[in-house]
Amino acid sequence: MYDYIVIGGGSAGSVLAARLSEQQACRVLLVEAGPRDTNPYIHLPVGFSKMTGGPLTWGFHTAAQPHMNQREMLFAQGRVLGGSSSINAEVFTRGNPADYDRWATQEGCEGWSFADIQRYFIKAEDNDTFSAPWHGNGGPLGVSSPITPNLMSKTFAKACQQAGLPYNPDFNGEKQAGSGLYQTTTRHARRCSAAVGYLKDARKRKNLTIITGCQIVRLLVENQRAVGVEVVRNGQLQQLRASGEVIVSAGAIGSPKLLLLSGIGPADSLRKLGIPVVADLPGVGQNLQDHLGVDLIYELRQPLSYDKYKQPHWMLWAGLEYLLFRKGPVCSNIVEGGAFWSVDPQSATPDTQIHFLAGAGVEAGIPPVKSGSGVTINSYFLRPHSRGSVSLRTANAADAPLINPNYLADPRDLKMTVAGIKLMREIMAQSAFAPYLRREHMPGDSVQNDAALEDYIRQFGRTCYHPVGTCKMGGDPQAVVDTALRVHGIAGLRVVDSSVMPSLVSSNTNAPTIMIAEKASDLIIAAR
Ligand SMILES: Cc1cc2nc3c(=O)[nH]c(=O)nc-3n(C[C@H](O)[C@H](O)[C@H](O)COP(=O)(O)OP(=O)(O)OC[C@H]3O[C@@H](n4cnc5c(N)ncnc54)[C@H](O)[C@@H]3O)c2cc1C
Repeated sequence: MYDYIVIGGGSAGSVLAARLSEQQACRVLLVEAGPRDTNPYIHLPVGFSKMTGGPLTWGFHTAAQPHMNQREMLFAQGRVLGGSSSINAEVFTRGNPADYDRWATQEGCEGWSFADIQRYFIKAEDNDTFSAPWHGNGGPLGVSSPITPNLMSKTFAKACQQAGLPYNPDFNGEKQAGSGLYQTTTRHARRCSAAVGYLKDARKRKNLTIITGCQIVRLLVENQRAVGVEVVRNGQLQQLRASGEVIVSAGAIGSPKLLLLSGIGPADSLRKLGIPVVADLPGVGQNLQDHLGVDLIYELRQPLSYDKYKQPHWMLWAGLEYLLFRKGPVCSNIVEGGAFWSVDPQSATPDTQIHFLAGAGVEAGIPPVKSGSGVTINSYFLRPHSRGSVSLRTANAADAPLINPNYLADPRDLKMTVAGIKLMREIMAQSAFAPYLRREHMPGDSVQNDAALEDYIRQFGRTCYHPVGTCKMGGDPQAVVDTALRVHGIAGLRVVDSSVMPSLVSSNTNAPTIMIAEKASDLIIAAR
């Protein structure tokens, strides 16, 4: 018998397991479906490029997307200790303070304004460059400035300034707007996933048990109280019980899936699948939001980006440089350059985020350039209006759920994405890049007017891996959890992860998820 069972050892679950087990009297069980994080690619910052389509993901695809040429798009989510924080691009951003103020004042999430939550960002952080009042030092999550940024990334920062986007040394400081180089969730040139940051020491505690390679198939609910979980281990169905709370941290796809399998969700759809209804919560799996990214790829005149390190002799050189000096390409997440900017002058805070990758064909599904040396720039509209859903295809836990992000269902999202492409092209057309670029490889010079750009987005747009909102926090009928992240109508059950965000934050989502889990840990301990 455990006090707490945490389901999913990802960004949120790792934080919870570590913080709850700091209480010596608490017996905590963390259960992760994927393997331990022993794959060496996880820990080398550059390894991100090898993992977006690989065996450490769930292998999901979206449902055919009606506004994206009916494509079933790759949809990577981590399935390994550390979850998506073990395979992500390590870009460290915390959203805009206005996002959290919107949650608190317009979306029914009292207690989650920026003033309320900023201390949890700071508590989590161990920044190697910045300090108070905007940053933390000494926390579990290592955050570092780039060690040896590529010449093309520095050129990007210059080109942004030439295009009128001022240099911003810290996107997580007083001002988000501007351009520069991202900090990453790394420490001493190694990835700092949530598992590395939070579990490395915690796992030695006697009161914390971590089981990997074990998928929870159902929550056990008795008399409207969560009392444990059901798992299949060694081919056998087993029950594990909790006397305190069960905490679902299976991510924005895994958490609604597990609630639905357990009879917690829209009653009609559950009945259609023959699942007995435990709580009729219409919002479970609804309100799915994601950042839809679009990439422009450029061919270089010379082998100046990281692409050259795909050749064996350069790879060997990079490996030696890393082993001997902890420098060079292996230290890089490749996604080095960044910008936050408004393409709509009416936007009060930046509405578009840009990533610059000093390489081409870095992520699964994105083509490289033929000559072998390129760079990639991508952008997304930060606060999309389209809403999708996660639902069950069958009542079998082994089957993938139906993921329908419903990209571009709202035409405003398409308009903003087109404007993002124009901004990226303006940056790439600056004189800083002139000596280096041979041509635009994708979409290419023939794609110019708005209609052609819209076609390009529909054909090549892709997830930027930030699904949120499918177990949203709030008090309205669609809300799944309250502001203490307790599931409405079921005692002893919380959801704590990216799925509880009522709306997307204006940045990448790892640090915001870690912040949510830091705050949740305090709420859970206070309720003991
Ligand atoms: C390829 C990629 C790149 C990204 N790049 C960035 C970036 O550069 N910067 C950034 O800030 N964010 C990035 N993100 C997003 C960020 O990593 C996620 O928002 C964040 O990790 C979500 O945390 P989570 O705890 O909600 O879910 P996850 O970290 O995904 O954790 C969920 C965990 O639950 C496990 N699980 C699911 N179902 C079950 C079950 N039934 N039983 C047991 N375990 C289960 C999963 O295997 C997984 O380990 C990226 C994500 C991806 C996938």
